[in-house]
Amino acid sequence: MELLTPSEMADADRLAIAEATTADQLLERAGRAVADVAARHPFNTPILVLCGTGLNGGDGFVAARILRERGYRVRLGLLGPASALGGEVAYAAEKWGQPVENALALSFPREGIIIDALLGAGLSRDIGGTLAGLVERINASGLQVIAVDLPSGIDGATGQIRGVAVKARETVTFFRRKPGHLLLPGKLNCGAVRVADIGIADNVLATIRPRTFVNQPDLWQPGFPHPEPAGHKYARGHLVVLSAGIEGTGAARLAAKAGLRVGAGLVTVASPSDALAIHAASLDAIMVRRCDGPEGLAVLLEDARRNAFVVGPALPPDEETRAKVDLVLSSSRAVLIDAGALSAFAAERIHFIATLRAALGPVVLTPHEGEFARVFDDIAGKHAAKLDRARAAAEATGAVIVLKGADTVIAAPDGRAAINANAPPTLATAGSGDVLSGLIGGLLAQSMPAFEAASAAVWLHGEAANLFGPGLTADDLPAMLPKALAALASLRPS
Ligand SMILES: NC(=O)C1=CN([C@@H]2O[C@H](COP(=O)(O)OP(=O)(O)OC[C@H]3O[C@@H](n4cnc5c(N)ncnc54)[C@H](O)[C@@H]3O)[C@@H](O)[C@H]2O)[C@@H](O)CC1
Ligand SMILES: [K+]
Repeated sequence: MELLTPSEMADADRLAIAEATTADQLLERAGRAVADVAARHPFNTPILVLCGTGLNGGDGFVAARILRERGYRVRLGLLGPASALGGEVAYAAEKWGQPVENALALSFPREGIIIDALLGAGLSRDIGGTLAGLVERINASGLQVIAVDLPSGIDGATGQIRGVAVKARETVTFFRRKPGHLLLPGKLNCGAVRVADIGIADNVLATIRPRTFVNQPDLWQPGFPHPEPAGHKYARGHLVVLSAGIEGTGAARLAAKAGLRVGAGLVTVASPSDALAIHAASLDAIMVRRCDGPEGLAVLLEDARRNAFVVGPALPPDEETRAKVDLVLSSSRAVLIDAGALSAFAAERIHFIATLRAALGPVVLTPHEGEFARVFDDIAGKHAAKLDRARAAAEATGAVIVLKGADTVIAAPDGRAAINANAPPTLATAGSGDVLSGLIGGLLAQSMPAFEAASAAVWLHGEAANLFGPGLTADDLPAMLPKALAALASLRPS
């Protein structure tokens, strides 16, 4: 499902108005959708509608009128003079036809709900001054807030708080969600987000060509390597996970198990000599091979059937790890680089980016924000917004970037980006990133394209955690994958 930035949404509105509808009709339908959500509250609930002077406020005027017609006790406060209203907003204000209070001077009711129609997609600078005071009063009122389009103060393109922002219980947006509904901290201010149909036809998207998506199966399910009736294990790739030495072997096993569960035909843990015995004693379906230093890795790379590599979980951020990364990137294999293999390049950033750019095979990097800042400090300094950071790093490296967090962003070098929305907080647990690395590696081994493989893996990771529920540890995730895969298969179009 596409996400539209506020400016793309304005294009959608314009295209819809050019084709089959009028600005008045869009405003009317948007306001009605807000009224419908407010009307789920009991009949005698007092409703305070706070309107700005833009179209967001226009939605508020329409909602106020409709709710009053339905018998609710509605008061309306306007931020600014009525003389500032123009076009369809002035028309909506005229149709409201009831008293308009000064939003900055009114008394708040003790109970009821507030409809926040102060600022939406038109937010263009930080909120300050008297408006900031009003937002703080709304948040301190204890009243439930329904936000129109976006909670006022949340940037729809980035999810950032511009100065201050309303904290809503529910948000009603139109046609498509915006990135700011999914990215932190915006997501937390939105509460439950409802998307209302206001009569904009999907075909406007062919003109807008959105580049940002919710990470849901519709984005990558067509290319997902569901097992084929005539398939065999040799057609499903061979994933190799590089292990650390004796003191850090669990990460490689977690990744390897996830890679096998997600369907890689064969999985090998490549282990330094000192850890061979422990791996051999703990693994059955997964193979174990000796791999000491870059020389050992070079031997493994001689077999072209080993087509995907996971490098990084539990590896020390040192010169030997850098050498392994260089070797595997020059081998035209699909490569997943995580953890220690990212941090290893903190002091060799220019070399790292050049090597990534020269890589012949698909590459996915899975930094969390700390690793990202270590390796891409220039980019991190330039871009405050997560979506921009991930996209800039993907463009600079030619790799797919999975910028992890509660709102993981997956960005491709061609500008596509997906924002993940299904990750429960229980995923913030030791080893969970190793499982994700293995999932991505397992899908890369099956030749799924890198952006789709990374997005699918992030979704499956979240789904597995959701299916497990509370008390999750990373050890539980591989065992939950069959259920997550079944859930995915059930969503497959027949
Ligand atoms: N035809 C359309 O384009 C539709 C628009 N809709 C609504 O229209 C909204 C967008 O309307 P607008 O583009 O008029 O924008 P807004 O109504 O969000 O705000 C515009 C005004 O806010 C001012 N402003 C921006 N940042 C500010 C700040 N920090 N402090 C104080 N003032 C600030 C701007 O100068 C401008 O005057 C959407 O969020 C949605 O609610 C819906 O009615 C659907 C149809
Ligand atoms: K709003």
